[in-house]
Amino acid sequence: MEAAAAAAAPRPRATGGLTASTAGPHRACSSSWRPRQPRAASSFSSSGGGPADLGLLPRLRHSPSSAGRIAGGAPPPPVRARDSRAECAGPRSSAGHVGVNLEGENRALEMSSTVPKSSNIFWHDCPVGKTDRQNLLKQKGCVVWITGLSGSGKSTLACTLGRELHTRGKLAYVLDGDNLRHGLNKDLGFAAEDRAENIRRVGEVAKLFADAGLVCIASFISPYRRDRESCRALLSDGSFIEVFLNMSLELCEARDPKGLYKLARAGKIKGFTGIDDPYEAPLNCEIEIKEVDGVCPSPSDMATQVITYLEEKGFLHE
Ligand SMILES: Nc1ncnc2c1ncn2[C@@H]1O[C@H](COP(=O)(O)OS(=O)(=O)O)[C@@H](OP(=O)(O)O)[C@H]1O
Ligand SMILES: Nc1ncnc2c1ncn2[C@@H]1O[C@H](COP(=O)(O)OP(=O)(O)O)[C@@H](O)[C@H]1O
Repeated sequence: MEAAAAAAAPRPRATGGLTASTAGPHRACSSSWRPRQPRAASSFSSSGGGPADLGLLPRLRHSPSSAGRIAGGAPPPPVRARDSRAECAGPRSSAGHVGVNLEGENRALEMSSTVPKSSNIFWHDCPVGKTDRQNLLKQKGCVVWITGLSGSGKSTLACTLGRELHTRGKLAYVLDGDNLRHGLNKDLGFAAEDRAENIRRVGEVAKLFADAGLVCIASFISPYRRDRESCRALLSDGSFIEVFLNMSLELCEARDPKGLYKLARAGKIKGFTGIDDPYEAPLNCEIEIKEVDGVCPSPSDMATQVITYLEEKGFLHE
């Protein structure tokens, strides 16, 4: 196995007691309309409705050399869902970001290319809010974030889940890596900073879909933990559901439906995830799906596992 993929994937940990995010959603509008004064961007606080909520804080650049890269690992039970991420969240700063110092972020804000270029911008509230939309749809908006190696089954799970939700009368929308790279993200490649920007944009789009009341299914390799955590921090408590398709490199490479692993092995694609680019496995995902003895659960079984989680957490309520 290659160096980039050699270390066993760290197992999700339970460290107790912390909420998924303190960066709450932008406050929903009441259903009775009254004019509001627009708020200047500078008036937002870091505890809610602030730059972090609006996705304006950049992520710090990080080295992809950190630990936690994927390998197959010993065969545990095939599918495992966490009761609650609140039981296993990692340490957070006062700004609600995992392991990120707000002062450091602000410094990065001045330096990073993701600094907002516009000034004199205002947030406008609308009379119909997220709660109104959720009541209309009889469901709760959330983001199901599927991460894993190329060939691990992300798109398959996303489509199966989307179809199953549709059959049940629930509104869902799939954001898929390959598809978004044909449009919104067609200016991005696979260098670390391009992948980070890819995931940042997708996180913002997914947040909008969740705010619209949909079950947004995001299917991206999203190899860097920090980028996934930044997306998580955009969502309110519990509504970012990370699904880790923990399939071994061997299985993914054997599938190789697009022939990309073959090209990467031949040196014709550089920086391919799992071959010569890292994948940082989640430490605290809500749902982990694993293969057993080289066999992975069927797409239908995987989708059922996610649906069960969504039902238990009240996202599909009547
Ligand atoms: N270098 C390299 N590394 C990984 N993947 C590559 C690469 N080059 C092209 N592809 C194809 O791009 C798809 C992954 O796009 P994503 O947007 O999900 O990638 S990322 O999250 O920004 O890492 C991925 O799709 P999936 O196989 O569905 O994962 C590949 O088809
Ligand atoms: N649960 C599964 N069981 C068997 N084969 C699967 C399963 N999920 C996906 N596949 C197959 O594996 C290949 C890669 O799946 P895909 O969804 O395209 O992965 P990804 O989007 O992660 O690259 C496809 O040929 C697909 O049919």
